[in-house]
Amino acid sequence: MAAGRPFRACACFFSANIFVGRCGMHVCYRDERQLRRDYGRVAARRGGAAGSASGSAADEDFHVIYPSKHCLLFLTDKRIFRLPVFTEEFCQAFIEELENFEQSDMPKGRPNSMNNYGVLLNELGMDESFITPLREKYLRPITALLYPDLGGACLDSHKAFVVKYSLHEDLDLSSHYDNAEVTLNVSLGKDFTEGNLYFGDFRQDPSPVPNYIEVEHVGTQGLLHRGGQIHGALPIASGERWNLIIWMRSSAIRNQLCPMCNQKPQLVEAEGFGDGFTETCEEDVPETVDLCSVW
Ligand SMILES: O=C(O)CCC(=O)C(=O)O
Ligand SMILES: [Fe+2]
Repeated sequence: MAAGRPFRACACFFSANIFVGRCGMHVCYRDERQLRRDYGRVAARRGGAAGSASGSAADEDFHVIYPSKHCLLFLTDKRIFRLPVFTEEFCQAFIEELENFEQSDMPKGRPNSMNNYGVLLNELGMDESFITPLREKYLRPITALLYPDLGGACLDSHKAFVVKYSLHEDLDLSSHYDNAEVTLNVSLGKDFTEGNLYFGDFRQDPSPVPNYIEVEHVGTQGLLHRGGQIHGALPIASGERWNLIIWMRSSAIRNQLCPMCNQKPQLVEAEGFGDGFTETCEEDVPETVDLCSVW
């Protein structure tokens, strides 16, 4: 495992999968000519110009999560699971804390390149005290069982943020896959209507007929899904929707292949967990990765 090694990002962050909000599409960018050639027509149709892409708690607050027949929804072909995560009181207090931060004049980043509203939890110092223990103690035993092929037993970093939708802010989220091996999406509240999530195919196995399913939010509960499962969110019709998103990463898996550019990652320095990659020495790389020995 990556113990003690600094985390890195892949240089493709600056060229692959750049989200152009105006057209609701992702593009790869090498230079202006390539951009216009590859996307000019479709971007014009979708209402934008393809020259304008820009780069992009404590333990007692958690319900114990356990896989039982009654609390786990299993969408078999898509490997999506629903599970209880927080208490009602915790969700309320959490949103209040985030609203307080929103109203402060502290510097704030955007949660990711697609969501404009929400909070990056590392900016609130919540990684060490909250998200890392949640991932290591509660989620990893479950992901080890559900996603052994994606490094579910050795998810060793994350990017955690809360997304917020309201009528005068973001309403919906375009179709995408996450920069994660496994994602947890927890519905925190508040009151809202519509805004369901939808899930399509896994990015690596496109089927001839797109096969989308809609999944409703259930307050305090979470959905676990593969990061590569194509998904998005339908527009809300009223109220405010706040969801905690944890993109969980396995350096053992992504060091072999960056999920965003589908190539051997080109490591660049990064802060904190970076994008979950680590430097590997030649002798570290076994012929095959033994995913279970790491757990
Ligand atoms: O709107 C949501 O709940 C989903 C957000 C999401 O898919 C993401 O941020 O990666
Ligand atoms: Fe996502």
